[in-house]
Amino acid sequence: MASYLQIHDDEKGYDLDLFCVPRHYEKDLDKVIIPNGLIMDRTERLARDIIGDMGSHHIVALCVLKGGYKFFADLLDYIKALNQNSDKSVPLTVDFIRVKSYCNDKSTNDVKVIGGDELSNLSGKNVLIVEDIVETGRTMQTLLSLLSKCNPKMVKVVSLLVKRTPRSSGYRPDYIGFEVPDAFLVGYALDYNEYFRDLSVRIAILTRRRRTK
Ligand SMILES: O=P(O)(O)OC[C@H]1O[C@H](OP(=O)(O)OP(=O)(O)O)[C@H](O)[C@@H]1O
Ligand SMILES: Nc1nc2[nH]cnc2c(=O)[nH]1
Repeated sequence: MASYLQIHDDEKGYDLDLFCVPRHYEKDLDKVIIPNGLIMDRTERLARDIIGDMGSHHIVALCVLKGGYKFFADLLDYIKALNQNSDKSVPLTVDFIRVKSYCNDKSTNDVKVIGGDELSNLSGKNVLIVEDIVETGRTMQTLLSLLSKCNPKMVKVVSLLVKRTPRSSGYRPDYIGFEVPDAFLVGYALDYNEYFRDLSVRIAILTRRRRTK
């Protein structure tokens, strides 16, 4: 089973006043639960584990937009650093897919692919799907089922976050950064109705639901 860093349910987190939080979000947030440095350190190790396992063959890294873009960029930077600084290196190309199912802080149960590269390009390839968060698991299960129709050679999934929630279908990615409590998280490209993606590089718990559509 994938190892991960567990953020416990009673995690106190860090006071918002200790960080530079944009004024326009100060009243919407409760606390920072994963500071940027911890995200980066964990991401560096995920990159090493992924390259160790998927090794030597060409990897297509598939970014699940929009939420996955920040983690994708940082993970790929670490993979590129490994390629540059070790005897073994792996050719890496990138693809993008846009999948959407959340409105406010709830899954609509309707996972829609609303853009991105042709999945058929991934036929016969070693694919690494890069996702920001798995909650119910519905998004990833839908994507995996679509992808399987294109006959990729290998598919692995890395998610920065997996939520401990009774709403989970039981799906677990191959690589997990953090297991997090059942709260709605924003920042580091995770949004609430498109807001908070500009909340720089840390993950915080959203408390007040002011930002409805
Ligand atoms: O495991 P699940 O319950 O399916 O939830 C996970 C999905 O929810 C978010 O996407 P969202 O639909 O909010 O789109 P976004 O990436 O554009 O924010 C997130 O980026 C995952 O793709
Ligand atoms: N931003 C955000 N998107 C999600 N999609 C599923 N769970 C979450 C969450 O906690 N935060």
